[in-house]
Amino acid sequence: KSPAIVHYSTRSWTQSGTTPLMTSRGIWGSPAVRRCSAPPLPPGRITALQAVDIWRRRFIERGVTEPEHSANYIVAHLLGAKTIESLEQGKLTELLGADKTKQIWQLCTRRLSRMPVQYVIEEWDFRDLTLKMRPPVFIPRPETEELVDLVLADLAGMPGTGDAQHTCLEVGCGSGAISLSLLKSLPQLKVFAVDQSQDAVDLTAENAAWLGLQDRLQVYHVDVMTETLLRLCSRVSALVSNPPYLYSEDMKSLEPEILRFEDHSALDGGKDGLEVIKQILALAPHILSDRGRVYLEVDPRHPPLIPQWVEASVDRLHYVETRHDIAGRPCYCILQKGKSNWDLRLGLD
Ligand SMILES: C[S@@+](CC[C@H](N)C(=O)[O-])C[C@H]1O[C@@H](n2cnc3c(N)ncnc32)[C@H](O)[C@@H]1O
Repeated sequence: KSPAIVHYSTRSWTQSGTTPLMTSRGIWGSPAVRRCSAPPLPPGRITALQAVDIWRRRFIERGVTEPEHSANYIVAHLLGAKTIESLEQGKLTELLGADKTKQIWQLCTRRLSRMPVQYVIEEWDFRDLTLKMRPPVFIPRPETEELVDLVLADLAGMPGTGDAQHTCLEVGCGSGAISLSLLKSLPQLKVFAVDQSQDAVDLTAENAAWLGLQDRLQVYHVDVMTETLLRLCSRVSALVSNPPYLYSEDMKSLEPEILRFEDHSALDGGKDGLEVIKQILALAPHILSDRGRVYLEVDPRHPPLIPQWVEASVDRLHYVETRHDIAGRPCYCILQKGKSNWDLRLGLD
């Protein structure tokens, strides 16, 4: 479910170039995809298991990460399943038709070009949702499922969740993973989602319609670095974001899957990784209702820096706590709109 290709990684891969694969003819016909040398189509008929084996070996030869997972996911997808393990043995050992074999060769050739498997099969699971995926829109990572869990736990505990409507704002919705998960779990919730990328806005809208969640979602093409957001929404109970938070210098050492196929502006948070985060926090008191909260996914180096910056730079917002992910990394920050520092000093209610 979570191959290494979906993790930010600063491991140093031999980078075979950072030329984006998008061309005017689309990603599939791009020279880099066509250049990849696929094994020849087998002369006779083969089984799904043989196809997996041929491609697993080719991926290993070419240094493609997660060779076994990659071949398994692609073949399972083309046989109508999520995983190889969920397919009956008979399906795996019967001979494939020529069309099916050709499809396996086409999709595995894309993976050979280092295209992430999520883009190859054009879908991915996030929590209990299956989302459509399309380059260059950011592929949701497993750690963001934990961000959703903590927002849900808080919202469920807020007075009024059962009968009254809460409103949530997501900055940087990407494929819609966070917003759509919240909408699916909280039937009374309404969500505003914004993104600076038109591709992301389109994909979020498409995923919302595909999941039947479009009625409680408004998606806007907005750059949070402008003040436009302030005209769109106010008094939201929760502002949630998995913003671009990588330090610019770490971008260089990302895996080819990420560098070549995902939108760099979804990842690069500037020199200290805080460029977009600071803007979200500066706008938060103008957007949140009283006691409304901000939930952020951040780099583990950020939690000590954020409270200091907020204390010095943002009025009516205070740092509540840092939460850790399942691996024990401090990855999530929670802040809350409250009294101004002057009110607190004067002891005003
Ligand atoms: C790390 S991705 C997260 C996507 C999605 N929320 C998820 O978790 O899968 C960050 C998203 O923020 C968007 N973004 C980056 N800068 C932005 C800005 N200035 N204003 C609005 N959205 C921005 C990117 O386009 C990208 O879709």
